[in-house]
Amino acid sequence: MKLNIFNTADEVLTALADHFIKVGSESIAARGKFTVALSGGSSPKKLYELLASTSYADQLDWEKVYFFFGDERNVPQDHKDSNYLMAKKALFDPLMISPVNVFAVDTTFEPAEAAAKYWEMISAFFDEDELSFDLVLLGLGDNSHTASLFPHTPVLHDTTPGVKEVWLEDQQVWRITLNAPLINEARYIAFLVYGEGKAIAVHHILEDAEDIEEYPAQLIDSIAGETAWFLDEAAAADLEDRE
Ligand SMILES: O=C(O)[C@H](O)[C@@H](O)[C@H](O)[C@H](O)COP(=O)(O)O
Repeated sequence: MKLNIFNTADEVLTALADHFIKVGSESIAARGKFTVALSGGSSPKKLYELLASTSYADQLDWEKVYFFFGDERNVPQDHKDSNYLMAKKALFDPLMISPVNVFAVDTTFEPAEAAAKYWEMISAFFDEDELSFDLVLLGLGDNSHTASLFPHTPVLHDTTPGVKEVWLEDQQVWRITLNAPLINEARYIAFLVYGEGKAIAVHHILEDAEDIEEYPAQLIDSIAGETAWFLDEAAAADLEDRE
């Protein structure tokens, strides 16, 4: 577990953009492609815009980058809450990423079928012996969820890689998410967390006793690769041990 703490959110975003390019370049050099599962929500939008900016756009062979999603909301792909739409506007369109390089969740299906079909799509893309993303980008909710691994949901108890539907009782909405065993197959996992609103959750995940029902992001740790946190000082404020 690598902890990277920076003074400001902009410094966090720059450090993670550099990490993204480094991992992507290594992956393409080693295997001819870079597979990445994107995070949703609001935090990563600025990261995607930075990667699409002139500072980074020419640093990677984007035709060899294949984009997946760590989770998706059960909404149409043109809905304001769609993680796909956010990434399309911030990253895919500015970089003119070909649609064949983007694997979005087909939310025209009912949630359980959408999850099953996404799992089929992922399984078909990877060779059986290398079912693992090069990089999974994750955020952290203030309730300690990551992707759509929310507290007290059945998906937290999955023991084999897969994609599942998640019912959020309090929000009365469905989500589709990669489960923890699938995320943990990744060569690199990177959490992007900034802002004071996340400080308590960061402390729960990194320093509290294990309680995956309350703190699902505790489930995440790459089995054979590297898990890194990219935090600003505000999000790290409640950490007692910063090593
Ligand atoms: O679809 C989503 O919302 C994300 O995948 C989710 O896990 C997100 O990373 C956290 O909720 C943090 O969201 P913010 O970055 O908006 O705080």
